[in-house]
Amino acid sequence: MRIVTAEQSREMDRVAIEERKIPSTDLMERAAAAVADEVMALMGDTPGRVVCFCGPGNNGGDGVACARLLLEAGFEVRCVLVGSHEKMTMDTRAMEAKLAAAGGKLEPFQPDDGAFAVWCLECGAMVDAIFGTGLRRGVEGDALTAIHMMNTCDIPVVSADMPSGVETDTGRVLGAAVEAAATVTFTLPKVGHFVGKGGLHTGKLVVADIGIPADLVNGADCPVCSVGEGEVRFPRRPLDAHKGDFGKCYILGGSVGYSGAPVLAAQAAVRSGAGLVTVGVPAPVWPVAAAKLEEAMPYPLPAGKEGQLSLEAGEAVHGRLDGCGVCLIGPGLGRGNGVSAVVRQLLREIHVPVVLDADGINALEGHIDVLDERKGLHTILTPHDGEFARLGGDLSGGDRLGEARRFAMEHGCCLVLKGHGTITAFPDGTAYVNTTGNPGMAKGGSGDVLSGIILSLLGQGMPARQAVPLAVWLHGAAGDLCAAEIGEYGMTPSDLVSALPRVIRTHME
Ligand SMILES: NC(=O)C1=CN([C@@H]2O[C@H](COP(=O)(O)OP(=O)(O)OC[C@H]3O[C@@H](n4cnc5c(N)ncnc54)[C@H](O)[C@@H]3O)[C@@H](O)[C@H]2O)[C@H](O)CC1
Ligand SMILES: [K+]
Repeated sequence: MRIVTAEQSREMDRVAIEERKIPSTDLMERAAAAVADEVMALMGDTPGRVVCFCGPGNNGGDGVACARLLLEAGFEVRCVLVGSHEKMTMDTRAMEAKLAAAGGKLEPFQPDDGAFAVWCLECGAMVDAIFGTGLRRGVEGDALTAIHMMNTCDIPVVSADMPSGVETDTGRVLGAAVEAAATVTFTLPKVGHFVGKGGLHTGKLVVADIGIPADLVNGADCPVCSVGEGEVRFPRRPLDAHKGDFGKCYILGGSVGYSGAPVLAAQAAVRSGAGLVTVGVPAPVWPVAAAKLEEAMPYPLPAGKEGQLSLEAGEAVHGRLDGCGVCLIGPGLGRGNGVSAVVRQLLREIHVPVVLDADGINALEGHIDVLDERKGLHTILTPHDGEFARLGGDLSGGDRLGEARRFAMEHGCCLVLKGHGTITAFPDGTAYVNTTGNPGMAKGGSGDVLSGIILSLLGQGMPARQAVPLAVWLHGAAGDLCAAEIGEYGMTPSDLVSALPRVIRTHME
């Protein structure tokens, strides 16, 4: 699904209103109806008590119109203005008049009104229409109070367009933000619904069609998107296929104490459909890998006394790597100087696509030039925040998407910045935001599984632009299946591997 920025949303709005002559209040009424529908669904279509917190902008207008619709549907509604009446937009004033005509009232929000606070405690739901795509700066004053009130009442909140306090284009929380049970956005989702803290505040995301003409929606240039359910494809295999048709993959990883990482990566690669997977591990780790791996082919490499690859390993890698079409370097490799030097030398010598994870990424610390020398060759990095920071990534500003895209463009690589709402950024500035996954995946080994899936789909011939976002999606979808069947506490990365075939089968063409 394509994802738009605040500016793109405003531009679609403007063209629809000014050029296609669609009345802005029609758009607002449809937006309000979508929010009201979600409130009614939340309350089981049983009229009850609802409070609407409305800002002075058009987001507030959505809320005032929603209050009227709920009133007309038999709900007991109070609608409060959080902000100055003078700053109300024309459309929001029009909605205030319609609310009054329906017997309702837009009253000023009184933070110290205890009776109002008590009244709210009996609500079945709350509507958050304080800020939408127009949020410009940190939330303060009455808006801050209202947000805290919604977050502490233990009553489900339905946010209009954005959870108030979440910055549309980055997902940053500006001071404080509503923790929505559901967010009803309009036309297309926004970055802030998935990325950064915004992904934690959005709740269930509903994307409502409010009548923006399809050509405007489809014409929007969206450099950022998510892998939509309908876009997940695993083509059926030709009847006369053989194992060589589905990729010859190479994994370099493992060290004493970290023998499981390359094993998980290899198992994930096989379970995602790779035909042949060779695994180079330091000699002391080889018996463990050989005992655990049946389909993949582990073999021993020269190792130093600390159980990590030695400098001589580089030559031995080429012996088996040269016949492979794609390579993963890093799972469990360790960070000894010798290992990192071997990794950097291999990166200079290998000309097939390389997936770099964990200690493969750490080998670039202070040597980012090695990555830059691979511009034009496919290099896919899969760091978590700490590894990204060691590469020079700066997440201090909170703009994960912007920073991931900057890094990918600057270094000519594909960057998978893992976390809630994992971002896959490409050298041309386009990016995907992932919408699958859950906290049950926050366990050692989960990243090894992801790197194995990416390796596998690349090895099977999928272009990186398709393979990497799809692998991230598949990894999260397998995690969601495990969470549903086993629970977030007990699920393991090995369970993720076992779940992969069932998720893939569900999406076979
Ligand atoms: N895009 C569409 O198709 C439609 C969108 N609608 C809704 O309109 C809002 C956007 O409305 P806008 O008036 O531009 O801004 P907001 O209402 O989001 O912002 C409120 C207002 O508040 C001021 N402001 C910004 N930050 C702060 C702050 N921290 N403290 C105080 N005040 C602040 C700023 O000046 C804004 O004007 C969109 O989200 C939709 O909900 C249409 O209703 C339907 C079609
Ligand atoms: K809102």
